[in-house]
Amino acid sequence: MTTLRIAGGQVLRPDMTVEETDVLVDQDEGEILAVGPADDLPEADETLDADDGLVIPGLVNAHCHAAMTLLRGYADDKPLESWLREDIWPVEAELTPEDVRAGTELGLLEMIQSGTTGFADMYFHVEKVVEAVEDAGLRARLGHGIVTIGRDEAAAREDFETSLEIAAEFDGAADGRISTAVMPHSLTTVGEEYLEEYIPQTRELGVPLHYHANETEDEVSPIVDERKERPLSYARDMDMTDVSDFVAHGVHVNETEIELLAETGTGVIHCPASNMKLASGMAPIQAMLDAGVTVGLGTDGTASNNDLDMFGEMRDAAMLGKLASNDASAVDAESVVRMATEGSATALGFNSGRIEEGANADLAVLDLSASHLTPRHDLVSHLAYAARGSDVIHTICDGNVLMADKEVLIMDERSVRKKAEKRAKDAIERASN
Ligand SMILES: N[C@@H](CCSC[C@H]1O[C@@H](n2cnc3c(=O)[nH]cnc32)[C@H](O)[C@@H]1O)C(=O)O
Ligand SMILES: [Zn+2]
Repeated sequence: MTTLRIAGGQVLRPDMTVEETDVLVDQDEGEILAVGPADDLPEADETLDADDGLVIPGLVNAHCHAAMTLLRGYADDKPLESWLREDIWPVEAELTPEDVRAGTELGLLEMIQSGTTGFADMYFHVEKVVEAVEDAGLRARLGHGIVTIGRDEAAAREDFETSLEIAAEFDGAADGRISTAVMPHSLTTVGEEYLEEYIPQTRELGVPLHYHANETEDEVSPIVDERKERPLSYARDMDMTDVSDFVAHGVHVNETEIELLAETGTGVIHCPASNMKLASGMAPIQAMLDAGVTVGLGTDGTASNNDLDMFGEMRDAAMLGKLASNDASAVDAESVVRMATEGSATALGFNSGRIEEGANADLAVLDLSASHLTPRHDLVSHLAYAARGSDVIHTICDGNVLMADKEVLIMDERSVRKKAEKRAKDAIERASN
C-alpha cells in the first residue's frame, strides 16, 4: 500500500467544524484511511505540506459543459433561447472531436487549479471527454446530450441511441473514476415520443438521467399550456425522477414540484451564475433545502458564467439565495459549502465531498496566508464569501496529487492553453464563413 499524508492543515469535517489535524490517504485504493492528529497516524510514503492551509473536500461541479471553455467570452449578454440558437449552436456544429478534447482539457486544467476534483458533464464527442478525464485524473459523470427538436426521426433516434451507447460503454472507465448518465438536453428540446421509447431502456441499463429542467419561464409555459401539468410532474410521468437522477437549474419550480423533488430524491443542481447572466430567474434554493431536496452546485458552461471556479459559484449561490428569499439569513455559508461538496457528490452518486475514513481521497488545500483571508474568524465563512479558486495550492483526486504548490503535475498547462486558443479561434472562423 502506498500512502500519502496531508500534514499540518486545518481540516474541514463533514459537520462543518474545522480542526487542526492530518489526513492519511491510501493511494492505491484512492481512499481516505484516517483523519487524526499526526502522532496517532502511521508514517506515510509521501507527505504534502498543508501548514497554514485549509484542507477541504475537492469541490464537485455538478453541472457543466466543460468543452464550452472554447466559447468563453464569444457571446455574452443575451437570453437563453436566442443565445443558444443564434450564437452557441452554430459554433458547436463546427466542433470536431479534437476541438472537444482541447476544450475539455482546458476546462479540466481550470478545475484542477481551482480545487474541483469531480464534475458532471453534458456534451457531444463524449469519447474525447472520456480520454481527457482519464488523462487528467479527475472524477466525472459523463453523458451525451440529446436534442430531438428540429430533427427528423432518424437523426433524433440516432442521438438518443448514441447517448445510451456512450453511457453503456464508458460506465466504470478510468478505474471507476468515470461513470455515466443518459442526458436528454431538456424537457422541451426532446420529444415525448422519444422519452417514451428510450427512458425504459435507460432504466434497464441502470444509469441515471441528467437533464436541464425549469430553467426559464419559456421552458415551463409550453409544457403547462399543452399538458396542464408542471414540467417536473410530466418528468415523473415519464419515469425521469428516480433517486439517482439529477436536473440542472430548477429555477421556476412551484411548491408541488419542490415536494416532488424531495419525495423522489431527484437532485437539483443550482447554477446561480448562469441563471443571473442569462437572466433566467432566481431558484428558490432555501425552500428546496427546507423541504429536504438534494441540492448540488454547478457552473454550467463557461459561455454563461464565464469560469469554472466553484468558489465564485458558492458566493453567487449565497448572494442570490438571499435576494430570492428576501432574507439575509437564507442560503448561509454552511449551506453553500455543503452544496458544493456533499450535496453535489450525493446528487452525482460519488462517495466524495466529505473528509472522513472510507470516502474517496478527493481533496483540495487552500493557502490561508492571503490578505483577503485575514483575519480567520470563521473558515467556513471564508470558503463561501472570501476565498477564490486561485487560493488553492494542492489538488488531490482518487489519492493522486494532480497539483502541488500550484504546479499542475498531470498536464502541461501552457500547451493546453495554446491548443485551446487556436482551436477556439478556428472553429469560430469556420462558423462565420
Ligand atoms: N446532441 C446535442 C448536443 C447537446 S450537448 C448540451 C448542450 O447544452 C447547451 N447548453 C449550455 N448551457 C445551457 C443552458 O444553460 N441551458 C440549456 N442548454 C445549455 C450546450 O451549448 C450544448 O449544446 C446536439 O447535437 O445539439
Ligand atoms: Zn447546462
